[in-house]
Amino acid sequence: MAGYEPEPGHEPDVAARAAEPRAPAPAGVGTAAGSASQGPVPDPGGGPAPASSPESGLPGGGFRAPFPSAGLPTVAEALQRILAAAGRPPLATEEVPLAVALGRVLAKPVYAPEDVPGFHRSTVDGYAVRSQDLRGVEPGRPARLQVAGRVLAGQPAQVTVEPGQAVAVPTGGMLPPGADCVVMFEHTTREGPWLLVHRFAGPGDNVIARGEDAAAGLALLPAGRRLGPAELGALAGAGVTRLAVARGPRVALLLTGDEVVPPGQVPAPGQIRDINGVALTAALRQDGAEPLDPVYVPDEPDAFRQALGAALAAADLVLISGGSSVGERDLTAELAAELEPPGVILHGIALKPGKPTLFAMAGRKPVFGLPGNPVSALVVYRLLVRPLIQRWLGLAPEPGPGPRIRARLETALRRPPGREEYVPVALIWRGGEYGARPQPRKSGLISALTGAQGLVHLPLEIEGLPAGAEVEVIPW
Ligand SMILES: Nc1nc2c(c(=O)[nH]1)N[C@H]1C(S)=C(S)[C@@H](COP(=O)(O)OP(=O)(O)OC[C@H]3O[C@@H](n4cnc5c(N)ncnc54)[C@H](O)[C@@H]3O)O[C@H]1N2
Ligand code: MOO
Repeated sequence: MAGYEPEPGHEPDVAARAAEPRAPAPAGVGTAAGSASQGPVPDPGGGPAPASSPESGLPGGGFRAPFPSAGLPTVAEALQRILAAAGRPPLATEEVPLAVALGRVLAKPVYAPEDVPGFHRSTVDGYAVRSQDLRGVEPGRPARLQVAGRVLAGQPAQVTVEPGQAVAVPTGGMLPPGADCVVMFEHTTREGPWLLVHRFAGPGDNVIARGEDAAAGLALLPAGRRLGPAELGALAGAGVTRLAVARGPRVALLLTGDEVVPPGQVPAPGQIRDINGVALTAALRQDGAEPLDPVYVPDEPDAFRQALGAALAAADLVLISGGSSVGERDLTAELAAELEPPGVILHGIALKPGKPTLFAMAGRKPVFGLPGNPVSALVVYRLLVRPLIQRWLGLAPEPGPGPRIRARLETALRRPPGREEYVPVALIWRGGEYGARPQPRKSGLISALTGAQGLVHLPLEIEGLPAGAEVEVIPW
């Protein structure tokens, strides 16, 4: 995109690059240790707007008003405002066969149409008996029973266990009438026609009762449950093979930036291949949304306006990648200001990476302006877009903050002034605990996320964390 200037006093690495784009990085810069050693820079308190920089020597030096250095919403505030504004649209449901239901979210509760299992089953290879016949059994005082026959796997039991009798039964075999428990084969011996039982078993021992897994007519799975392997297995076991699931929201993806070309195209000098289109499409798929084909939009207002209109007509939700900052050609905010009311809900979050994020509602359709830097785009997606998609899918909310991985920070982290930060970390097993190794904190480097298993959160109220601090990693 067109050149930008660093916020005064912020982003010393960006400042260095803007002033001397081709200068080699000084030793240490760009490493996790190098970034970590940069102390917080005093907040300039929203000093003067950067001039439209003839002194920067960069072409096309006009800038928009910069983000204020204070008063931007936190991630939690932004999320609250986004969810409140977006509401819950009447997303359609659709019926899908079990075979393709992995990852989908149930739109309605599923009731078990039948008892699972449909009959009492043995959980061991052994003998079905009447527990009353085992009264007083202890080592050295076995019960002596008569073997009356056997049950075969997959067949109905043909014999009844009368008092004083036992019937051989395989694991998973039907408990024959009369028996109320099973003794394991290893706890018995044969003596001619007699079976000696050496260990006591009480009613129900080594048996799964009819309806114990699922009882006919009762809820098998609630609405809002995401279908994973166990849920699919439970549905299969109950004979439920078609399911009403939430239809994922259709999401339009606009990739802005004259420098961005599709991944299959050879970039001309000054151009780069698109990363965000592919990465965000994948994230959307993973989360159960229906991404439409990415659309590449030039930094030209009319073309952008037209693409945005088409996206709003085709989709339930629009993601715009890039152009949300304050550069001359950063058109997202300008065009978002033209949207149907209520329009722009927020622009700018006290977050790193992701400060220039924009959120608007075009009537009932949410529009996100995600920063163009790939790490920023994916982190903001993870923190703000995914929760909205989950809400729309009707997914049951996580209890509490969600799963966390406990780890020990390998190098110190300083928080940038005025912004909370989410730092990608790789987890390294250190025999007994995980080490959390911060990845490079440059949001233009997608490689910072490729080896990361999660994010460490540096909230606004702490200045940073020392090496060795115990941290909770948000799984990526
Ligand atoms: N004066 C200021 N400049 C900048 C600020 C600021 O507060 N004041 N914020 C910086 C931050 S933080 C970010 S993040 C970026 C975000 O800018 P935009 O959202 O306008 O995004 P672009 O300028 O279009 O792109 C940023 C960067 O990402 C590259 N990019 C864009 N799209 C893609 C894509 N699909 N795949 C891969 N890479 C992409 C683009 O070429 C730029 O390098 O603004 C800072 N500036
Ligand atoms: O801090 Mo920017 O938001 O690189 O992402």
